[in-house]
Amino acid sequence: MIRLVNVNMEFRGKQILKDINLTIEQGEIMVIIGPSGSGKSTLLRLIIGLLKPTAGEIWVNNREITGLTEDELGRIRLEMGMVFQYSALFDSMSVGENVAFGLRQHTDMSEAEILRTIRRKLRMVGLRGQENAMPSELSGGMKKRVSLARAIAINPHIVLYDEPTAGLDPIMANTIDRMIVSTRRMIDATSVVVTHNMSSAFRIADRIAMIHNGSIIEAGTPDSFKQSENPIVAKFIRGATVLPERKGRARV
Ligand SMILES: Nc1ncnc2c1ncn2[C@@H]1O[C@H](COP(=O)(O)OP(=O)(O)OP(=O)(O)O)[C@@H](O)[C@H]1O
Repeated sequence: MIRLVNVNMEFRGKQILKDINLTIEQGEIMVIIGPSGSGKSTLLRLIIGLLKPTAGEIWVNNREITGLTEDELGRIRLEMGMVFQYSALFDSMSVGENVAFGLRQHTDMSEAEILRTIRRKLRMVGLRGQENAMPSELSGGMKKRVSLARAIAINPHIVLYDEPTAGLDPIMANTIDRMIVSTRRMIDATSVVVTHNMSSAFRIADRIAMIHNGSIIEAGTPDSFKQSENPIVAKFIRGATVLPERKGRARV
């Protein structure tokens, strides 16, 4: 479970997030939407402890993380996997080495166990037998899937996704969406997904929260969002649904 209590974040005196209160239950998929620059990625980086809030509390699996040391945060991060916006694979490492990275760094698994885990996770994301491929040989969608396999290698309790479908064609976006949902089912992970893609949000979310000017202006089920009477929410949903994908082809 993740709980943010009165979280505020400022960068150089400029307030980016204001009094954020949000609880994400164990096993829930929470989708965060909002205009560019509204603070969505900042929220993810606060949850994973890469940033400390200016004020407020952040609880991750019953521990308040804002006062923790780097070592303590390192241990908490073992319970979390993150799929970064542009996959962020290590280009000089094979697919298998990318997936194994966290296992080799943070566990004392035997090499045989690591190889079994790599095989299993690659199978889960539909990349059976791609252990030896290099990232440069993969399409944007395949890289995203390797990034997902790496994020879930340690069976994290929490998976954070920053724009997982950005730059992908609708078919690949749909595949990634299905993987987010099946990952939740298979490892019962609490998932937080930042996206601009409203069809994706409606497809995968248990609940959606919309950030606007640094505040959560609406949080609820996809159905409640579709019926929202808040004009900013209605306009955003309509605009984001009707407009074509703005980001074009994969930049990964
Ligand atoms: N490390 C930082 N230092 C200073 N300002 C920052 C930093 N990180 C983010 N910001 C600012 O905070 C604001 C929110 O950024 P953030 O990346 O969280 O937005 P976002 O909603 O994820 O945007 P997008 O949808 O375009 O990815 C932006 O104005 C950004 O310039």
